[in-house]
Amino acid sequence: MMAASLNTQDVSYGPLFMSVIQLNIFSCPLRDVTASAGSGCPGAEKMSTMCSFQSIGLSSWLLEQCQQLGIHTPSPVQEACIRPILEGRDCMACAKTGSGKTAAFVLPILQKLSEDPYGIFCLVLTPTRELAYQIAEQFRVLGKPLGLKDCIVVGGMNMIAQALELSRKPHIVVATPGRLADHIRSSNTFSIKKIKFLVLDEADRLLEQGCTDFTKDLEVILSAVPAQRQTLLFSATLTDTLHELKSIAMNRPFFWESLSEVRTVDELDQRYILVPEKVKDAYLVQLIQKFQDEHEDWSIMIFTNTCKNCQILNMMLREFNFPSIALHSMMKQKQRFAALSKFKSSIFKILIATDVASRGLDIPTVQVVINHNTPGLPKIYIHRVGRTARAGRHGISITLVTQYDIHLVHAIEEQIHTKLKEYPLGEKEVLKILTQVNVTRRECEIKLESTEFDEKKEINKRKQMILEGKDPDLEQKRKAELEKIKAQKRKFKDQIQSTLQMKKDKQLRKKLQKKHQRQQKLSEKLQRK
Ligand SMILES: Nc1ncnc2c1ncn2[C@@H]1O[C@H](COP(=O)(O)OP(=O)(O)OP(=O)(O)O)[C@@H](O)[C@H]1O
Repeated sequence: MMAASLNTQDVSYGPLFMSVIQLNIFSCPLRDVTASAGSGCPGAEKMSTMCSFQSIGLSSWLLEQCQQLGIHTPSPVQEACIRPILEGRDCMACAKTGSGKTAAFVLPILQKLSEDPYGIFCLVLTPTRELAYQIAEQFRVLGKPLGLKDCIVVGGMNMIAQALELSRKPHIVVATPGRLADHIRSSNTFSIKKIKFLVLDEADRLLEQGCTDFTKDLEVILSAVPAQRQTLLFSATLTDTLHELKSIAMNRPFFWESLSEVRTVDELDQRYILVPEKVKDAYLVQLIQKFQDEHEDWSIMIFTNTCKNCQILNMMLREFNFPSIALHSMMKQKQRFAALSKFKSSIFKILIATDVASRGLDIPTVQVVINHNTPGLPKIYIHRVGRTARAGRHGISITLVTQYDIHLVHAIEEQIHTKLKEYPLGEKEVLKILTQVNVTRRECEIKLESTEFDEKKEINKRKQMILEGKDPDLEQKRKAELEKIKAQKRKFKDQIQSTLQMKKDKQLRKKLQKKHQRQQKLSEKLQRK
């Protein structure tokens, strides 16, 4: 039974809708298109359907490109969205992880580009740098016959080189919002005034006001793109957004979401292990040992909550001679790319990452996802476990759940409409290595402290700002000022509310007084009679 008492309202999409409305994402009137759902068969997210790419309007040169990549039949999201996009419609699509959303927008954009090639034709925004490179690669591979020119604009990389590339009018620009907004603010050597397509991949992440808030940067970008364009929004976790937008939008865009109630793929075996907090690392080591003993060619992704934890776990696993590598936002960008590419090419079989790697990354060799911490939000869980069991492959996810996380698991189960099953792992084996694991972890923590990891975090932040042409002190001031303004706004709002309340109370009192007077008069009359 799912916990009825759980309040899934925690997963609030409120600010996201505000962003959509405030930023006017769909700049031109949303087309009057009826919402569509799935491919007709419930739960259909698998790669094979009866439909062909030809029948949905793709040119033969693109079919050949798909064939070369082993893509023979459209997945449901591709089947549903490619034609409307080719017809010039705006599109919002919500389909499960690993279901081919990238090709669902790359293919029709390439076809349109081939009919009228110019630069800059399309702008794709995505929340992480690694994902930007992955998307650009898909454009490059599928668009090879066009001699496609693309440009990747992400933070942590050389800004001047990017500016030069942008000025050469690439056909496709794939960017993270922060860095692109910086270019727009600081340079007039390129223009996105004539783009035909604006794509927001992982759209809910881009629009939500989370720890990395893209709203300000999106405002800058959206004011630089033309009103006449096609806007495409994709994510595996748009469902709730879709429902609300359907009721909010006056002229509805083309919506698509799968009919499947379960929000994770069938091929994913979802497990949990209930562990006491203090024994968590020993369970992790034992789990990895088990997978390593049983499967030679498996890759494992481990997700954890902080950069520091990521670093410590990596050091610890290496002490146990596991082939692991870390990926988190405190690493230099070049190290991040190197770590990912070594993991992709199986030089390292284990990737320990923060949520910087939880969305979009497509690494077919990943068979196991381990959640070292239980994700606080169901949608984070959906994206993390979606790194395995992609494109019809099988995979397993194991979430380590402590006594404090049980309510989070219930919230996840309620959202994904499926129950996690317990994963059996011999407790005896775990107890045997417990002391050794805990001592090793402590040693790693001490080692890390001596490298002044926390101080580096602060320095890295400042360095990053300088690289992005920002003044760290000024930024700090700006942040403080923003906070002040927000606080003032809150105060102002409170004042208005209490004034309104006072007015209401006054009116109510007056009403009651009048009523009382009327009643008195009436009783006096009656007495006189
Ligand atoms: N029609 C298809 N048939 C077979 N494989 C496909 C098809 N379309 C895409 N793929 C492959 O499926 C894999 C997953 O695709 P993609 O990365 O686009 O998934 P996604 O839906 O964007 O997932 P996520 O939500 O995690 O970002 C890729 O390796 C891609 O090459």
